[in-house]
Amino acid sequence: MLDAHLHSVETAATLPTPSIDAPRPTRQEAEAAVRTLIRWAGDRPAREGLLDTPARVVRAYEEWFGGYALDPEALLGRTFEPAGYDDLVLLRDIPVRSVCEHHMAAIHGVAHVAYLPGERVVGISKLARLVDAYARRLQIQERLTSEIADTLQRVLQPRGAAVVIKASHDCIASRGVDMQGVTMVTRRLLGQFEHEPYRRDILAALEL
Ligand SMILES: Nc1nc2c(ncn2[C@@H]2O[C@H](COP(=O)(O)OP(=O)(O)OP(=O)(O)O)[C@@H](O)[C@H]2O)c(=O)[nH]1
Ligand SMILES: [Zn+2]
Repeated sequence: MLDAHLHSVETAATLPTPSIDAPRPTRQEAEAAVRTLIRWAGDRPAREGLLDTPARVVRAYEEWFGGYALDPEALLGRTFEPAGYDDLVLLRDIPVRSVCEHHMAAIHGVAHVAYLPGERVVGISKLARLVDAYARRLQIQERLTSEIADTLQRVLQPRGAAVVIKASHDCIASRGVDMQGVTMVTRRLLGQFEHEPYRRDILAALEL
């Protein structure tokens, strides 16, 4: 029994680093990784003020990366008849909270999401939920913008969809070039928004 125990410890210690395709780590493994990063920062995980930090960080990750557990297409599942309205629907200033995939630093800003109704419209809160479902993942702003616009266009099938994101990246503001106040603007115009007069219309509505 003792031999078997010693053997299993030895085996675990010599296991190779898990590949990126390995199953999701346990909570315990994730907390151990946070302790490693605390030591990398130069502090002691055993220090009293840091004892509960790994558990807190792992819980915070569940919020910051909650988008992986959501199905963005399903969020647009409930639709309504447009009741005779066929002009621009625009939800402005949706808060964007994301994390850049290069540095795992915060991205924060706003998204504007618009569409030109086709057969169906969607509850406006669902546009904000759609933004959040893609934002709460590791992202670059370009992909975030495209994923929101493409999903809206594919699932709701409006006559056009448009997404604009204006955001600041902490990886620029607090390290590297270390410049605050820099914002990145990305946009994706689909369907009728790609052509005049809708293109001019939506860009004016978004003050771009
Ligand atoms: N296109 C794009 N770039 C991003 C985004 N978020 C961060 N970046 C950039 O990703 C790049 C990564 O560049 P690297 O040279 O590999 O990393 P680095 O040495 O840390 O670069 P610096 O930030 O310039 O110090 C940086 O230029 C970041 O500014 C994003 O959403 N979109
Ligand atoms: Zn970054």
